[in-house]
Amino acid sequence: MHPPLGIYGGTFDPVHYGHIKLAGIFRDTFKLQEVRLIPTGVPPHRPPPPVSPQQRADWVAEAIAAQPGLVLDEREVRRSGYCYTIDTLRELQREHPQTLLVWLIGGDSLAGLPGWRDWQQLLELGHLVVAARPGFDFATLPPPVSDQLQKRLAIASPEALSHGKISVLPAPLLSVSSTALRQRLARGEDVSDLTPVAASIVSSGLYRQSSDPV
Ligand SMILES: Nc1ncnc2c1ncn2[C@@H]1O[C@H](COP(=O)(O)OP(=O)(O)OP(=O)(O)O)[C@@H](O)[C@H]1O
Ligand SMILES: O=C(O)c1ccc[n+]([C@@H]2O[C@H](COP(=O)([O-])O)[C@@H](O)[C@H]2O)c1
Repeated sequence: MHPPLGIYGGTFDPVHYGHIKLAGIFRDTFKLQEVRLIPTGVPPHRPPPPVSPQQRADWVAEAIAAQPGLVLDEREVRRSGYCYTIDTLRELQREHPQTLLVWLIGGDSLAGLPGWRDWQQLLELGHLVVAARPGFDFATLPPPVSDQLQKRLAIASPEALSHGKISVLPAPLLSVSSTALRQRLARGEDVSDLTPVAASIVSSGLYRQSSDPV
């Protein structure tokens, strides 16, 4: 087997320190040589962000430029139609047949997993790592998800990585969200404490008007 490959998909609308810190903790906890950040193109589960996939990906590239082992993967940016994680993981599996895929999501995403395409099959395609996002309570997981979590739970360590398992990252994470970032940008406030690419975002002029429901 080759070294395991870390996969971290997100809308990144836009990327923030919570994403970068989480990706680094993920890399270090599981001693991953490479973590691919995969910005979604057209998300199946939320309205398409007004900011283009390429622009969101460019900011991710800038944000991780100095971070060892974090790599941008633009496959979903180039995909036409909805971007389903099962397609992405299957594609990566075909490209790296000897490699265990270790994929990362936040606790809020885990709660919505039954709404994902082929979610039960997805759990078989690699080792899932869940980030205990601040404010998220695992006791609120819907029963089909908590059943899977109990059945598949493994400790968060490189030695425990295995197909079909799920680990929870215990590390403290940042409570920042893209929603909070967009809201502050719409109010014209400084966001340099929330994202490493504040200057690029502000100079683009994007997010000046809120697209979030009030
Ligand atoms: N601060 C954070 N701590 C832990 N996980 C996070 C954090 N921010 C985002 N995530 C997780 O990273 C993935 C991608 O997040 P996403 O790009 O949607 O950012 P977001 O901040 O949740 O955005 P939004 O506020 O627009 O929903 C999701 O699985 C999400 O749960
Ligand atoms: O495949 C699906 O059906 C699916 C449904 C919801 C979310 N996802 C993926 O989950 C990741 C996190 O989504 P989000 O909205 O929290 O940024 C991102 O890579 C999405 O493409 C995937």
